[in-house]
Amino acid sequence: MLLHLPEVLTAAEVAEIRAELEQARWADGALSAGPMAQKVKQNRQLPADAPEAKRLGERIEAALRRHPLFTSAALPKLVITPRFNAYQGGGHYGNHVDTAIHSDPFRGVIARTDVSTTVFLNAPEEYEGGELIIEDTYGAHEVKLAAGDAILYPSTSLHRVEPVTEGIRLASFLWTQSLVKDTERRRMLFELDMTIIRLRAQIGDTEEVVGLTAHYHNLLRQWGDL
Ligand SMILES: O=C(O)CCC(=O)C(=O)O
Ligand SMILES: [Fe+2]
Repeated sequence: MLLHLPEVLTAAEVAEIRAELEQARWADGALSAGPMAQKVKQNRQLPADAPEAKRLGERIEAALRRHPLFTSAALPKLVITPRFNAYQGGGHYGNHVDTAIHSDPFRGVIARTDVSTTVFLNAPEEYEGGELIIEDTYGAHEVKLAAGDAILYPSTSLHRVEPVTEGIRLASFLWTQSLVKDTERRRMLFELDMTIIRLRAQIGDTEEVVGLTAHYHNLLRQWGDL
């Protein structure tokens, strides 16, 4: 399931984060990739353990956790501190699948990557190319969102970032270990949750709505691992 999260960050938050990113020390993105991804990766990243990466990453995480769709769709158990990347001058990231296990240098933990997220930090009009292409069983999906918006997709998906031929593409990207590892189960829980919310708005807390809500929580109890 691909999910667009609108307005994760306000325009003011985007501007503040970008101002800090302009002062930050960037490094070659290939340094943080595995041997296979290294061959197809050409971008810059903030070193994952840089102090500014921690401060800014925590802001991104807090904004996502405030977003009702993120919590419902990702069912986060652990969010690895968000990271930052920049592509320009033909920079790109070829087809790859994210490493299954990642460490969080700030929290001293390792986590399984179940859900991948990109938060766009500048407007699509500011650069040419740079589409995030995510493949699933329905084909390839092209994603290029407004500044402050995010896309969430299963970490099991093959994906790439097309070359940025003009301007600069700035983003934050992150991985979440979910309470529900299985993508299909997570999708079903999300759809059930959204249906219950809409039904409640239409008809209120009827006995049937309460029954469906109980069903949601009982499924989460069955499928969730802590
Ligand atoms: O820049 C992006 O949108 C995605 C980055 C990515 O796929 C990665 O770093 O693994
Ligand atoms: Fe990736």
